[in-house]
Amino acid sequence: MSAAAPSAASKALAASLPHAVGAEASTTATDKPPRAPLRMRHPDMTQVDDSSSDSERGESDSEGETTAVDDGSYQDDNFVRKVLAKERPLPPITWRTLPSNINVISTLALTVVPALAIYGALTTPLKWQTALWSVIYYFFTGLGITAGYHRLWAHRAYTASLPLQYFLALGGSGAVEGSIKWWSRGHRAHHRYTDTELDPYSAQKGFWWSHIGWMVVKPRRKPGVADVSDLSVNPVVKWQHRWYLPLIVGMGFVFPCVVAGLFWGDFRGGFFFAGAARLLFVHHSTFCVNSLAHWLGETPFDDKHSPRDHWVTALVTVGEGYHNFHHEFPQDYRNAIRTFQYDPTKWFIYTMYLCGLASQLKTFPDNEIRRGQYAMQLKAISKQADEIKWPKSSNHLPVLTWDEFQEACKTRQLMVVSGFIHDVSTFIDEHPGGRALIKTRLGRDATNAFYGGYYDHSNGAANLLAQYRVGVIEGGYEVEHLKRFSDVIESLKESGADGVAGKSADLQSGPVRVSVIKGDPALKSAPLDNLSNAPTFKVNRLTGGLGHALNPAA
Ligand code: HEM
Repeated sequence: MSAAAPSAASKALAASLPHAVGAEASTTATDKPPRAPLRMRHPDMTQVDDSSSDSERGESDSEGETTAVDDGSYQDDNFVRKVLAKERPLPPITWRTLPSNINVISTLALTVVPALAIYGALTTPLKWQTALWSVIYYFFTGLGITAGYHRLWAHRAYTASLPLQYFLALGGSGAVEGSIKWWSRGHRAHHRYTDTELDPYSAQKGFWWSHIGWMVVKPRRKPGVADVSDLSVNPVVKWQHRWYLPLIVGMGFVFPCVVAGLFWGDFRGGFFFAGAARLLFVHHSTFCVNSLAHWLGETPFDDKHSPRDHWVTALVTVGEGYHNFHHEFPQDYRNAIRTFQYDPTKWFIYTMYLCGLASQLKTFPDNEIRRGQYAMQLKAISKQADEIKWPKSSNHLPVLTWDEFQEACKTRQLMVVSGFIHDVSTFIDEHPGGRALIKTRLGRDATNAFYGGYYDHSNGAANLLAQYRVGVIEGGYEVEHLKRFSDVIESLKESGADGVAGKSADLQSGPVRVSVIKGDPALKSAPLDNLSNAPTFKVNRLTGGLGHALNPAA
């Protein structure tokens, strides 16, 4: 579209587009008042305040897109590209600029905690009660993040009662990973802009960047906008945000320490093990969701982006390791959908549901989940098909009359099966049924003999036969058994596999191409092809001893 005033038709079209929302729908680029350009801001990622939240920085509470789109200077309707074009990144960090670009608070948190944990482990005897308490507290604070921050607040995968919300908010505070609102805002941006420059912890920037790098140095760009207006009005989120500093001190260190001290007299162990060491594990457990879960495993639901499923990641992340599923169906309260897969977060949410503390557990329609799996399986199969050497397409073979075929037989060892002319010269000595039987059919139509008249060959034999094609007999016909095979592929496509966006091309693999033989009319009466790439049979000959003696060729 040009920058000139838009026509009435184009206005109507714009209004009818699904992405046209509210005022955006009825107005266009040139109608709108000019907007202030996007400001480049680099929120301190560890700050307790919510400076990175769009809803509070006055840009937009609901979408945030309005700050970056349609001021008339961009013809591109890709939001990420538009933002990237408008917002210049900060200059890359060099060794010289590194010190001033260190994110001091989070770097301190990420170094002091392990230092405390190591010091404590080396200087403090571990009581079994403290060890058990540390594990329990690890799961409590871990669930605060996975069941609370992540699935409840960031993705709204279920509804939690007020007591459960407070319970999760306290657990999440003990994990010391920022307030619910700050965390969810970053996480929503991560989902919305996965693998792009606007993804705050994009796996495309490397394992260590997505694991901790994005917190250690000041990011070159702020995360893409994300809507957290729902969280801005949630009383528990607001309460936790307001009291975040005392909450992290209390739940991160004081509470685990006091419990161990009051119940079995181990204040020191409680501080170092249930406090510092446990926190170290919770931190890296969550960080693994950003790093390991984008790096290790399979993509059984979609391979558009980097998230992957793996049971190892699930084990270390309290069940968040089925990350390919999660990115595909983020509002599903589950990460693991199979019974044997490890997802204690899902079990916890479900137990809360049974106790009446959680409700409206969302699950994505099973049919669509299975469609995703099905499409990926088809894609894998069609990849295999691409690696297979398929017989020459009948449409590119010379077409000979029967008499021309007879003439050619005077100089070559040829045989017709199912309308194709085959050069069997390289196979005749390899034939499991013996040389003689093939010889009797040279220069003849052996279709009947091949398909049961004499011997009902396996499909393997029929596939092999196809590799010896060099031409077609005029008036070729449909090959029934191949047609059946291609029908299977067609019905797979009709069943919806072909309707999966971006995947239809993957289904155009070999077998479909060989159902009808026609030959190339332009190659009528052309000389027969030479046999190219004839199948090879590997022979492991013994070269000595008895084998040598028995080998007649030796
Ligand atoms: C180029 C054409 C042919 C190919 C590629 C071929 C391939 C094979 C293969 C791979 C087998 C092993 C068993 C199986 O896979 O079914 C086989 C077995 C056999 N073939 Fe063929 N064949 C050809 C033509 C013929 C013809 C024209 C005849 C008969 C007139 C014939 C008769 C037999 C018999 C009787 C056996 C069974 C051998 C046994 O198990 O003792 N074949 N052939």
